Amino acid sequence: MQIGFIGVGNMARAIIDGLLATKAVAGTDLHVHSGHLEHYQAYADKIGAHIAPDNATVVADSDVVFLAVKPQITPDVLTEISGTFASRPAYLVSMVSGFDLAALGAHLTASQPILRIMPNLNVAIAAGMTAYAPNAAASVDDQTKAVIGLLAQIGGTVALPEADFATFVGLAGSSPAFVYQFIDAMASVGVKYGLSKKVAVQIAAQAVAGSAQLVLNRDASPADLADAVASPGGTTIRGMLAMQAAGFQNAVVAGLDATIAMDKGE
Ligand SMILES: NC(=O)C1=CN([C@@H]2O[C@H](COP(=O)(O)OP(=O)(O)OC[C@H]3O[C@@H](n4cnc5c(N)ncnc54)[C@H](OP(=O)(O)O)[C@@H]3O)[C@@H](O)[C@H]2O)C=CC1
Ligand SMILES: O=C(O)[C@@H]1CCC=N1
Repeated sequence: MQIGFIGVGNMARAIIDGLLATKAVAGTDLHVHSGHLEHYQAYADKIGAHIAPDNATVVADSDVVFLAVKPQITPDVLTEISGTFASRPAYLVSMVSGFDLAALGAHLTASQPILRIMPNLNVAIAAGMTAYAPNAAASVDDQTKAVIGLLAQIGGTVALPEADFATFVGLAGSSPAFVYQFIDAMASVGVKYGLSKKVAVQIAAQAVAGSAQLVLNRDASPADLADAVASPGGTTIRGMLAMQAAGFQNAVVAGLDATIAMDKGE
């Protein structure tokens, strides 16, 4: 399968890195084009991808095309590639946030298969979480199974109605940044008490990674696991109550609410 990427920024590279690391694809199967050659030439050369002279050539040379550009320029890019899509059977996968199947399809023919996805950055190490929704043409297309199979190699996947994509952005698309912020805040406290930043980040990140893994591995709720950590009269419950008093839950809810509202265009 020849795979194209229009836009070779943070998210495209995370998907490519994950697919290459799991050997799901070879670099020579990739066809890429992005905004400025000087921003992605070294990366494309390193992975052995074909650099296409323009976005339409990516479509012409690929069986599956990932659209990985910012929402603001998506209409222009779709206009640029719509003619090539109309003339050959390439499959479109869009990760553009806030851009639904109807908005994507408005630029393409009715028979164009489109899979809307919302991945997160952790696909780079095959630990991502990706939501997907096919349009009518894609739901009867064998390529859909193949593409979902590729995505499953770089993390968890979930079929979601488009109406739930904004919620997913809060919980998974954007949330790695929230977790990094949390890890950085924890590490700052390590520095406050004399650890080097590097050691503090390592300790905090491993604690967060292990805690998430335990939630996934055990048939117990996060609240039950917190109870298992918090000894009566101990250090943990004192810290948990102080965090709650300082507005921990309110901060998390406000952050996700703001993310979800923006993705909904509110
Ligand atoms: N980052 C994330 O964690 C996630 C991002 N997304 C979505 O993925 C999409 C890409 O985001 P992200 O990778 O973070 O953004 P980046 O800014 O890192 O990447 C966007 C890429 O698009 C390129 N580009 C600009 N103009 C054109 C053009 N006319 N034709 C082709 N490529 C062009 C840019 O090139 P140059 O810089 O050289 O101009 C850049 O490489 C967005 O729609 C975002 O909502 C979804 C889930 C998670
Ligand atoms: O910040 C953004 O707009 C994108 C969407 C999900 C993650 N990054």
